Amino acid sequence: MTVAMPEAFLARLRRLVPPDRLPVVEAAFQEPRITAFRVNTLKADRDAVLAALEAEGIQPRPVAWYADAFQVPPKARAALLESRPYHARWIYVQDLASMLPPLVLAPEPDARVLDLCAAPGSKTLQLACLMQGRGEIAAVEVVRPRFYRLKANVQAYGAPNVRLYLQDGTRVGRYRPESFDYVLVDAPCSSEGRFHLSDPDTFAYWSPRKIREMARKQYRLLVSAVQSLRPGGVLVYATCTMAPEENEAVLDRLLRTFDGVLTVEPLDLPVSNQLPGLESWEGRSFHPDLRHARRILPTTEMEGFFLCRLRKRASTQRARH
Ligand SMILES: C[S@@+](CC[C@H](N)C(=O)[O-])C[C@H]1O[C@@H](n2cnc3c(N)ncnc32)[C@H](O)[C@@H]1O
Repeated sequence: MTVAMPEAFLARLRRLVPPDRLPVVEAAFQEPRITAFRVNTLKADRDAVLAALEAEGIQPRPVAWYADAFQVPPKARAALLESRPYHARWIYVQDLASMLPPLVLAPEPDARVLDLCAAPGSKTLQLACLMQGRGEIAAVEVVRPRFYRLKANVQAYGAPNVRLYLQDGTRVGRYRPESFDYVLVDAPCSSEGRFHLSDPDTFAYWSPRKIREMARKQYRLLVSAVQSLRPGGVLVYATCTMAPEENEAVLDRLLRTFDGVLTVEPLDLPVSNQLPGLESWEGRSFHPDLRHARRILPTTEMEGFFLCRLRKRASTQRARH
């Protein structure tokens, strides 16, 4: 028996996705997804990984926009997860859309980076690779069992530049004001971009109330993120949901709170399944610069995501928020 997705969600989806894109999105909720992975360049190089996989009969397809990323079809997933490179932690299985936020943050190797919602560590570890194990990544997670999973991953994948904090991210801005060059907020969300009919748990807890609850959390995390960022620094906000209340609406509120402090930077993403940030939703208009944000539509190749890159233009040290 197939459990149907909530009708209220489907009705919103039809208002959020242009009719010509809807069939691709609906297919993404039903058909098996392609498996993507990254080479863990802290432990192995691309050629060694590809040779080892090939020896086991696995021939991954390169991803045009990311030299360290590859894909295998659904039928090769089990073999990939049994392979020697997987067990040796030479590769990290990660959805393609989830690889975009660290690429958009683009820290230099010696930067000070804050990953405010870090477990289980996919993006922390990707950032560690992008920074060649240099600089400093402060990885914060508040849920204890998830923190220990993050810790185990950071140890297993060998990221030497990561410091772990079991802490509420909403408080970091107060304790470490203006201390980071880059901040990633990969926020807890209603996860609509990950819904799949084969796994009813993905949508079992969806409700408009949950969306409102998430939006409140996301706003508090973002305020903390802005406070912890040095003037001139970059903040990337990401969610894996399509709900405007958790995306443009949260950022619109943030831009009004920090009026004149934050600017939204244009994004040039290498994927075709993207739309600009919304100008309005349910009668509410958003800051016009939020059109520079990007909505990644779910496809069979990747999950749905939302991304926005902001720059802090002035200090927030004396302001009270
Ligand atoms: C979308 S997940 C992050 C995924 C992670 N960035 C990755 O790529 O593997 C959001 C995470 O934020 C954590 N979280 C929720 N509220 C938080 C808070 N107040 N402070 C820090 N982390 C929080 C959740 O427990 C969850 O692990």
